This record gives sequence, structure tokens and C-alpha cells, in this order.
Amino acid sequence: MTAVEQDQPDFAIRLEQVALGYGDTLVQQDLSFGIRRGDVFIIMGGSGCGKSTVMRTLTGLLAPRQGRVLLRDASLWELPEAHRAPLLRQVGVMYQSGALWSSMTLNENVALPLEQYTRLTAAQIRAVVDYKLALVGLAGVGGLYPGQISGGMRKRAGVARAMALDPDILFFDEPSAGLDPLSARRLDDLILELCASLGTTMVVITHDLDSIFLIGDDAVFLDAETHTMLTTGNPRQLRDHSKIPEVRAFLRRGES
Ligand SMILES: Nc1ncnc2c1ncn2[C@@H]1O[C@H](COP(=O)(O)OP(=O)(O)OP(=O)(O)O)[C@@H](O)[C@H]1O
Repeated sequence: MTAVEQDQPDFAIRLEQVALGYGDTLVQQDLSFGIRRGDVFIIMGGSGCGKSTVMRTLTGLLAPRQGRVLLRDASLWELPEAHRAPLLRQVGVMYQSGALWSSMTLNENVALPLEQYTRLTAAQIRAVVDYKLALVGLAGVGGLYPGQISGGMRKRAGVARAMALDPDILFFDEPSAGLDPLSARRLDDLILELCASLGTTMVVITHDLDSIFLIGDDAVFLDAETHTMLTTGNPRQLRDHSKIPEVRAFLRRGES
């Protein structure tokens, strides 16, 4: 390997000149950044700037208007559907609510993607489900229904389900929304543990500054006014050194 190659960061996802929107509404444009493999990467910015919209495009739900999204060096939206679907199985998503089926036990919820997308036997699926629930600190409670457990436990179960197929990349949409501070902190710790132990790349949408500074290795800041990214970088360094007023105000809770 040459010195030049060694210097290239190892990106799990790259965006090249991406523009996004709905109908006549432009949400974001000129998005060019990379998410390094094994990082916890934060998508941040004020309400309505387009964080969830970016996540939709990176997880295969919304085609960009322009530009390329490279996932494992494959151009996600230029692939035929038959090739895009298997690539997207490398991507797990944990939605705000945990998105669990209320009529199914936690075991059944985590088993669902394994039944759908693998050829594992029932016994093998049971073993994987037990392992995933243990990973998120829910060993022994797989027989309960989502309605029987706390909000924090539901989110953990959502993480277990998102991880069922061993994704390379895991997305979290506002993971701490609706949680008390202690449960939110436990979820942050879980994200860090899973990232460190499994090497999974974590992409997290959040407004929560404590969480951003605790878990974020790298970040992009999206702006609603200009409809583009203002900067990228480590959130603590951006807080302390960014020269961009909007970024400083956001990361310093309005103080300049
Ligand atoms: N399905 C949709 N159709 C049309 N416009 C939409 C749709 N979803 C979102 N928008 C608009 O796109 C813009 C960006 O929304 P998005 O939810 O991506 O922002 P966000 O940064 O995630 O917001 P928040 O922090 O409030 O959750 C907003 O103006 C929103 O009203």
C-alpha cells in the first residue's frame, strides 16, 4: 500500500454533491461529506433543516435529486433495485419509537428480520435473538411484549432488532427523544459499547448536546436557511473552535 492510499480515510458512506427535497421543496443541496467506518457520526442542525430527510436517503427510502451516495463504494441510487435491496441489508435503522410490533413479544420482534431474510433454522434464530437481546442488556425478558416494558427498554429492543442482521452501519433517529436523562445516558453508553465491541458505524440524528459531545467522533451541521451543510468535524472541537456563528450558537446553547 502506498503512502497516499494509507492516508485515505476508510469511509462507510460518502455523499457527493447530494441534493434532496420533496416535490417543489428543496431541503438540502451540495452535501459532500464522508462517514468514516467505525465512527459515531452525528447529523445535527436546527428543527426542520433536513436531518431525517438525509437519513431517508442514506437508508434507501428517498432518492436524491442530484448527486451520489456511495455505500461500500457502490453508488446506492444508481444500482438496479435488485442490487440495492441486498446492499441495504448492511444498514440497520432504529426509529424514535423503537418501531416494534406491539402484538409480538421482543423475541418475535427481533426474530422477524431473521425469518424474512435468512435461511437460519428456528433454533439458530432463537440463539441469535437471545444473543442480540443480551447485547442490549435485555437478557431474559424476550417473552415480554413492548407494552410491558419501559420506554428505555423498548428503545434497546429496537436496537436489538435493528442489529438482527449484523449491519455494518446503524442509524438512530433521535434515540434519546422521550427518555429520562438516565435512560438517555444508558442508551448513549450502549451506542458506544456496540461501536467499540462490534466496530459498527453509528449514524445518529440528535439535538441533545450532552449526547452529541459524549458520543460524537465526527459530525455534519445542516442549516435550514441556506439549505446546505455549514461544516463537518468533531463536535467538541467545533464547539470550541468553529468560526461559524450558527454552529457556535447551536453547540454553545446560544452563547457566542
Ligand atoms: N414527506 C414530506 N413531504 C414534504 N415535505 C416534507 C416531508 N418530510 C419532511 N418535509 C419537510 O422537509 C423539511 C425537512 O424535514 P426533516 O424532517 O428532514 O427535518 P429535521 O431536521 O429532521 O427536523 P426535526 O429536527 O424537526 O425532526 C421540513 O421543512 C419538512 O417540513
